Amino acid sequence: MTGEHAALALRGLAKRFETKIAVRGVDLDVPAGSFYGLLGPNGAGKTTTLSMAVGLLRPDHGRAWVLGHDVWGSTTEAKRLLGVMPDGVRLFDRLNGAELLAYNGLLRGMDPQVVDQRAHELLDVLALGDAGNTLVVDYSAGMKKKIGLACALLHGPRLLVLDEPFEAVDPVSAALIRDILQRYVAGGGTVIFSSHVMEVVERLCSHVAILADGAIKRVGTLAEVRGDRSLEEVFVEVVGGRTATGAELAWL
Ligand SMILES: Nc1ncnc2c1ncn2[C@@H]1O[C@H](COP(=O)(O)OP(=O)(O)OP(=O)(O)O)[C@@H](O)[C@H]1O
Repeated sequence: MTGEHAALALRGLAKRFETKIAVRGVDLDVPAGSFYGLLGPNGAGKTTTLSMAVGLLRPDHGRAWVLGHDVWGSTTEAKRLLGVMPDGVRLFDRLNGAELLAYNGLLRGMDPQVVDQRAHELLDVLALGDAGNTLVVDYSAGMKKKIGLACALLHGPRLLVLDEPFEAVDPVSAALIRDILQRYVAGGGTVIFSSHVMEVVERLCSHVAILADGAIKRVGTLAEVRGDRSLEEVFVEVVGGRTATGAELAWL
């Protein structure tokens, strides 16, 4: 076993899409109990990396372990410990929220009574209870994020992997999601999430990795990565500063 002490361990993960190298050999250890932010600009390879880490996308090279369980070898055990909220909506969206949670619970072989009780609690806490019979396809973008988080939490995972959980979420819902995740980590869970939003990462995270052009450029605790600067300054330096100023658009 590798990464025995890490909630998530990645070694040499790599992926190419035809001529485009999306991820070029990512190593990462996400300590158990950490709140980990994976920062990177558009197209850096965050979604590709997280998809390979959780078993949604087969890497060309490299391996991933969830609490010591090989994601591609001991798949069932790894997936039992793992809650995933993928980017975009890969939900069965012709169901209402309660039906979607019930379906997820049954797919995981959970006791229907437990699923029913947890689904009610999750829908209430995430302020989705009032959506009643509204189909998930008709949810707003923020509501879709919240039902995605509920699906990820339903089976009580030890590690949550969330792709852009705060994207398109209003400030009230964002605060709610932050509270839930903070409680989850305080209770012994581990979270890794991707984001472009420095403030969220700075406020929440104990650890940060900055990914650019498919490779990890900086990694460590928030204090180590930030030093005596703001995270944004470090990010801009790592990713490459602005080259255009906007002044080029003279016709505007
Ligand atoms: N299925 C695919 N086919 C071809 N190219 C892809 C595919 N998925 C991703 N890519 C390319 O791989 C690179 C990394 O994409 P990825 O979605 O992982 O980045 P990201 O950091 O999540 O970006 P964003 O913040 O914009 O969501 C991009 O150049 C993207 O165009």
